Amino acid sequence: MSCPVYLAIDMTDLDAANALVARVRNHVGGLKLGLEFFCHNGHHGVHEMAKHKLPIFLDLKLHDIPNTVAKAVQALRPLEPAILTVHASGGRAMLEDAKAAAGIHTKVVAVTVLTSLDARDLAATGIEGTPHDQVRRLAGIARRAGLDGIVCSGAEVKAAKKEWPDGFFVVPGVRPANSTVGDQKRVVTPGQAMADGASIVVIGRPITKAEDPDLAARAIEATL
Ligand SMILES: O=c1ccn([C@@H]2O[C@H](COP(=O)(O)O)[C@@H](O)[C@H]2O)c(=O)[nH]1
Repeated sequence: MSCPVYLAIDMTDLDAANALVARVRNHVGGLKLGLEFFCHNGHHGVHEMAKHKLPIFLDLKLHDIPNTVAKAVQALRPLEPAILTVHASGGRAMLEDAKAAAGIHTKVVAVTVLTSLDARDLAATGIEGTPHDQVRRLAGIARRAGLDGIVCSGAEVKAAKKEWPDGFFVVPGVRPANSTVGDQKRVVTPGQAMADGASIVVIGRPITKAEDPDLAARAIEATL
């Protein structure tokens, strides 16, 4: 089985990203390119990263009216990402149109509640209840819209998997024991996330900011 760790390439410098991936590529299973990388490097950057021959996860978290999101997904089709994210809170029609616009080899997954948010943050936006409740609600919308799965934290993945056994579950906000949490709030270890049903885990800074990224990636892989 391939390694379930997708490395979050959160940087703008393409040379630095290439050098990093060259060091860790044997100990990660895919590359996650997010807004920082994509806004700076665009389609060219994605093509460069694809040369490492690892699956590409485009984490653009699209969120707009259905027509706009569908057109954006169409514009991304030539990149043939293995995984693409949209925000579940965009609603069912937006999710359906995003899925319909994507290529058949692209898994479209819906971000539920960002791992940087807790119950207080949700309450401040008018959402009562726990992140767990909100993840369940949004996972149901994503499932009914025909998406492939969701992005949630490791704290919710077990329950989500129980309700959606063949769903694809992306878990970021993952931290090896004793590592810096930073801006993440709903955090579990990579091993716990996988044991609870994650399909893949997304890991950035614990590898990219490590003194020896290769060693850090190997150490994480050894816990899975
Ligand atoms: O809820 C979410 C959705 C996406 N992310 C992304 O994952 C990585 C996490 O990076 P770390 O450095 O391991 O914290 C980052 O690219 C986020 O945009 C997330 O953290 N939470």
